[in-house]
Amino acid sequence: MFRTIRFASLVRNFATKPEEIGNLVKGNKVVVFMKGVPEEPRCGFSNAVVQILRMHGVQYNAHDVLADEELRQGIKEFSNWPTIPQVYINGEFVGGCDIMLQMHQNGELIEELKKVGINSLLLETAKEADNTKK
Ligand SMILES: N[C@@H](CCC(=O)N[C@@H](CS)C(=O)NCC(=O)O)C(=O)O
Ligand code: FES
Repeated sequence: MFRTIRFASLVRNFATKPEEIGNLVKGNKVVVFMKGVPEEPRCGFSNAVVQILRMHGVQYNAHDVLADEELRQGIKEFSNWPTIPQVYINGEFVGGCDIMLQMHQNGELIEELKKVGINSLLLETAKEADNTKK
């Protein structure tokens, strides 16, 4: 019985090491931890992030947490964020689906991408919309 409990707690604590995740998040300017792959997301929340990044024409690295249970646990501990998807820009945690959607809607995403040298495809559209306001 005792042994079973100890074993269970070991399994629960199995997570990809912070050093390894640190390398993953620095693997590209934009890095996404998601369920499924960009070509075939396996959850609506991950799909939403993929669609947003597609609209902005962003290239990114994607990691499928459903293919790696230790990464699924490790990334949550690393970012101190309990859910998937998770988006990193320039090695820094930005947020999940809700935050990305909000940043997409209020124009912040274009700005954050610009800071790291990525010109969003929606940049021109945003400028045109701004000009018509003036
Ligand atoms: N409100 C969240 C939605 C994401 C979410 O709730 N994800 C859940 C269901 S996919 C999750 O990751 N649960 C933990 C897990 O599946 O490991 C966001 O803004 O990203
Ligand atoms: S896998 Fe069910 S909500 Fe994401």
